[in-house]
Amino acid sequence: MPDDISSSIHQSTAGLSPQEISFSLFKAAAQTELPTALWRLPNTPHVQALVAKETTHSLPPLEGPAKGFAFHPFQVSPTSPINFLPADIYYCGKADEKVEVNAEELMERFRAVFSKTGQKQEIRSLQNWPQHPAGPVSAIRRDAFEQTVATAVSAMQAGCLEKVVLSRTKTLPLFEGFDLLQTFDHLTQLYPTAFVSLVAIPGVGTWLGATPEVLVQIDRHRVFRTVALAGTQPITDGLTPADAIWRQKEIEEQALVQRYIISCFKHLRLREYVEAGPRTIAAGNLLHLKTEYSAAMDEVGFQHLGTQMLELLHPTSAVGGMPKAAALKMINELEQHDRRYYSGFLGPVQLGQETNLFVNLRCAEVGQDTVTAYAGAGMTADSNPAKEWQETELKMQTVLRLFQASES
Ligand SMILES: C=C(O[C@H]1C=CC=C(C(=O)O)[C@@H]1O)C(=O)O
Repeated sequence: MPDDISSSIHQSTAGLSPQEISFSLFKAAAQTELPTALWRLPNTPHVQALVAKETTHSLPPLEGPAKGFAFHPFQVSPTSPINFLPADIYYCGKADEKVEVNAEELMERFRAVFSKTGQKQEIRSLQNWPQHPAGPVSAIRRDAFEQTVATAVSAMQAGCLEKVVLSRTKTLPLFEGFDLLQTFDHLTQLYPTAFVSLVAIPGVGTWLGATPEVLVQIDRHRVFRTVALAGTQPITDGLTPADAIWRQKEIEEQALVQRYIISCFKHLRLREYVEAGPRTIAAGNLLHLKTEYSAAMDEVGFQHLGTQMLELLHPTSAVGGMPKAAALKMINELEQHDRRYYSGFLGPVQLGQETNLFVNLRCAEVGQDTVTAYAGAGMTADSNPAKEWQETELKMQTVLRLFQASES
């Protein structure tokens, strides 16, 4: 029997596929109540996994040596803290690579459990995962939501603000035989261009999602990237991104996000960024307008551009509104639920020499017996309350379609 966790893990993973290794790491962490994350980057096949001994409640600089996984709420509060999961155990999901063990002293219990979860037939049958201590947030009824939208529209028509993103939730009971890891697997298959994630943190909860929205990326060549994503229409029969026609309302809504990003660059006095778009992209059953921004950090002389932009960008007007302060005030006044980690951000920091943070959209919080989906829509002076309800319904379907058995 090997006497360190590293060799123990390598022995236990012999004969498993890369995805099975990631799943069994996640499962052993959940069973031993350690913070853990599973994710699949857009347009890649690799399911990556990370296990931490404990969570820290602040984020390190994105350009520094710290490696881990960030899970940040929409607004920080005692019940929704910032979480950074150091990469004590990390697996990049590639067949020819080993599980990296950076903390040999990781609990003995994890090693013992892992050698069992690593057995093929056992991998999927996870029974318990962390839950938010307060249980599911409350859901708003359709008439009340539409009334709230009407209130926001009147404020915008009166010129109090230009845009606000209002959200709502929907909770369903989990169906008999629900399998968390299988649901994650289905999401990776359904949405190859999304960032698909499953995060489980004791005392915080378990979140599953397939988001289309990059917040901050820094690639291995130290190129910074972000996007302005907004405007929504359903993909109806035969409609391709190239055929999409956008109304003035959506064009303006997305232009506000662009303007906000450009104002962040201006604030830093950075002029040499590259802008591409807007163009139409597909995200699951929806189309959006997207403009991409990039800057080579060393060439433009901003060594910490990722960290600086992250501080300025979150929450962008794709999830808050414009002007930012007035929109956040309106969200806090009108929304009856706590957004928790919905419309916060999440993703790997400095892993595989890259940082990839995404806005936490098209996501759901999985309790022991329930699943709660969250979605919002950008309101402007031209919004129609019934259409905004429908739009949030479609956005929630990205994840809730996998819980259909729950609806029957
Ligand atoms: C706020 C959400 O989506 C944002 C991203 C794309 C399009 C959006 C919109 O059209 O309103 C939202 O700004 C959500 O999915 O909950």
